[in-house]
Amino acid sequence: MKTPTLECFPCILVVTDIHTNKLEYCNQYGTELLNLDSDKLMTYGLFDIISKASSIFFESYIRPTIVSTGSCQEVQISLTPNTNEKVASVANAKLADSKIYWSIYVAVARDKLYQELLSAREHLEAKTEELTLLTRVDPLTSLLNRRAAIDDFNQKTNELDINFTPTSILLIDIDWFKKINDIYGHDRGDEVLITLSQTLKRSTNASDIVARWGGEEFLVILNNSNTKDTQVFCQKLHIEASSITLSGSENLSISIGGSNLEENNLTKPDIMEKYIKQADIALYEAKAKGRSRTEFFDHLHLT
Ligand SMILES: Nc1nc2c(ncn2[C@@H]2O[C@H](COP(=O)(O)OP(=O)(O)OP(=O)(O)O)[C@@H](O)[C@H]2O)c(=O)[nH]1
Repeated sequence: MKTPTLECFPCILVVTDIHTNKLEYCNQYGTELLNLDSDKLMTYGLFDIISKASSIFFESYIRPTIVSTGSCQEVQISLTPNTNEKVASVANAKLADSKIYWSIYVAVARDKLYQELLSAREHLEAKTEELTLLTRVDPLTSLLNRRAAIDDFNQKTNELDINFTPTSILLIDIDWFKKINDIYGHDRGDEVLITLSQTLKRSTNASDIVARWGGEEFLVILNNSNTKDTQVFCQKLHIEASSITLSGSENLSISIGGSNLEENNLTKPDIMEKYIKQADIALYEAKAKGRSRTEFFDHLHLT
């Protein structure tokens, strides 16, 4: 069998000096791909054939690795066949007698595939985020849905367990909503739900939780709000709700049941259930006392 020459291998074979970085050998495949003048090969240095970023990578990683272990495997570098072009490549390098023996493979297709995979991953992540958002939102009112409210409440109680600030839970229920549907129609009922949702969003801060808890019932968790602040909030909300007109003479009214978080036991698994139940009892009381009013669980039990 005829002895093969190094020129036949479809990879760039290069030898450089570990100290001076001077090119000492480059096979024909390499000189052609890198546009090197084979007569002046010895005038080139390593940094003439790799990009600036790859040169920095060489000094900071490849050379130290070669010096300490004798070789460096599958490192990604960019070749520069001319000033405007960069060719993605993968290199193996080995040290022998103060010379670095390189075998460098062009990896343009692999790099393109990698870039495509990266952008596909970014696209998928964005879509997943979009879908996650959609699963958290009530389609009619665009408020958080019940599931998302529970998740956010649990996260909040974990935070409050570490750093407590007064927090109120409010269940807000539209009065006589069945009648509104019956008299003005289901579509008008939907519009009322949307308008009240917008009012709730407008009246609260970004750190508060505002959710559609069920049909015509809403949950608001007021962050950093003491009993007095929450009472003022509820008074204002009654006024805001009553500005939503149903007909010439009839306006919307809401009932609110409230409870206030206590500082201890905030990480217990049934903690939300406990406070929602309290707010629900207070809401029931507000309805029983004639609607269009707020009742607080704490007050029911103190008086
Ligand atoms: N338009 C509309 N109506 C809904 C929606 N979800 C629930 N409802 C209606 O809301 C009404 C709730 O009625 P009730 O639970 O009797 O409450 P209410 O009439 O508000 O009476 P009180 O709460 O006691 O003042 C029902 O008629 C439901 O059909 C919705 O998405 N859109």
